Amino acid sequence: MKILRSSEYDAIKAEILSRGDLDYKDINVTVEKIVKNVKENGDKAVLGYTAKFDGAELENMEVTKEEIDIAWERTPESLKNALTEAGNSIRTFHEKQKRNSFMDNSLKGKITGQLINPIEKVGIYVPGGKSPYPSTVLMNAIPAKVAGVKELTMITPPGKSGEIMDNILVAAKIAGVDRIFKIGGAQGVAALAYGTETVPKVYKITGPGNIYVALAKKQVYGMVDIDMIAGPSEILIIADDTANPRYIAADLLSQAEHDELASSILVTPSEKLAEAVSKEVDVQLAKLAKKEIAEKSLENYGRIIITKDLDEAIDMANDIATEHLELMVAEPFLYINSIKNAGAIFVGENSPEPLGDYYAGPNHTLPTNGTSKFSSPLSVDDFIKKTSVIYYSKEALRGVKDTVLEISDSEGLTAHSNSIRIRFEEE
Ligand SMILES: NC(=O)c1ccc[n+]([C@@H]2O[C@H](COP(=O)([O-])OP(=O)(O)OC[C@H]3O[C@@H](n4cnc5c(N)ncnc54)[C@H](O)[C@@H]3O)[C@@H](O)[C@H]2O)c1
Ligand SMILES: N[C@H](CO)Cc1c[nH]c[nH+]1
Ligand SMILES: [Zn+2]
Repeated sequence: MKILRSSEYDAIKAEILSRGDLDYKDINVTVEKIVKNVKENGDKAVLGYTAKFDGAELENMEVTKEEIDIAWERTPESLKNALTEAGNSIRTFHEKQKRNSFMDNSLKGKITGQLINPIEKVGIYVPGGKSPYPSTVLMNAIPAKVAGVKELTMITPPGKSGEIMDNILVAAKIAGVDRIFKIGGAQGVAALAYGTETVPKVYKITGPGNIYVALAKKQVYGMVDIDMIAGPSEILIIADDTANPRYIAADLLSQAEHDELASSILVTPSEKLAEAVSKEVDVQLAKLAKKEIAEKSLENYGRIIITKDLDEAIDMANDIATEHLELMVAEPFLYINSIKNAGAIFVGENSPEPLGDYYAGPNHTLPTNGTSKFSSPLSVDDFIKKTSVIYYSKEALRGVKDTVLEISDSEGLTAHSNSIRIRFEEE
């Protein structure tokens, strides 16, 4: 891995943040055509694209109960148990995020309140191209069900034979997904946004995907809501000379193996650690199944930055605003409040990032590309909506009428003023 000094920080940051430029003109045009075709021609268009991009000639897009049962039977007990246990841990965490409706009647004759309702129909996208991600099924479907979503539709692209991987179907069953369709890419997103003869229209689409999926979500936003545009994975590790270079190398590689565009950064004031991690990365890289992807990713966006001290490392981390941040320093809890921008913080040497990807409980769908400066992990909040409630008695209205009229008159909106005045005309 390249070892750099903090004086080179600005250039490094520019490189890393340029990964987020969604200025893929040609792909945008392709996606626009796909979305329009699905909107106009429904199932016929979706089936055509599924044959073209996924190589699957489908007769039936919906996964049947029988297919789910077969997947369940074929899956080893150990994996079913692991997914169930992870699902319970994710559910327990997300249960704590639930919000309550409230009614405030503390002022005489006045009630103001907020009702919380689940979004009724939600679609989740589960990537199916490069790798199957059963963990992503759990991370999207469980908070939706905790929020109370009634119709939870999942889409995921099929393999050439028209099948969905068993582990995806098993995770969907564990998480309580209601319907599953074998469609993906921009055509899948468009089908969820507009509805087709077979695929039900939803009100919100969540879940990660490749550039076709991301641009399609951007295009249908407004027609439906979306969660976020989740870019390639990122990890940034802040470490001092007490940290174990083998652990750091392993954790950097855990995100590098996701994508050639993933970014893996170590910031440390320790030159000795920097050298040791760089060597260790080469040793561990050679043994990986996805060696080529990880190697390319580290070449592109893998960096070790030597800082003056830990404070400078923390300033850089806040400025980069990474998806995953690991604190591998002596007394890591002393520093968590200094971290202002990060999707998730992994504290200490025994809390590696993959623990959060699969099991710990917090969601693994996190803001990327510096967006943790203003946005948050996927949560139960993404699957609810709020409605305000206002009640005033006649006496309470009389008490505020002049104040309201002062404002409505100043806006020159006479119908607004009239709607208040009319209630006191006969007095
Ligand atoms: N942030 C997260 O939480 C998280 C979790 C899991 C996966 N991911 C990311 O999601 C992404 C998944 O991407 P993927 O490609 O493996 O799966 P995918 O399901 O997102 O994309 C596959 C689909 O892309 C479409 N497609 C491919 N080539 C096309 C072309 N030339 N024209 C039109 N459409 C085309 C096809 O419809 C295909 O079905 C990866 O980048 C992965 O890192 C992120
Ligand atoms: N680390 C990914 C999000 O950046 C999520 C994931 C799923 N499976 C493994 N990892
Ligand atoms: Zn991961």
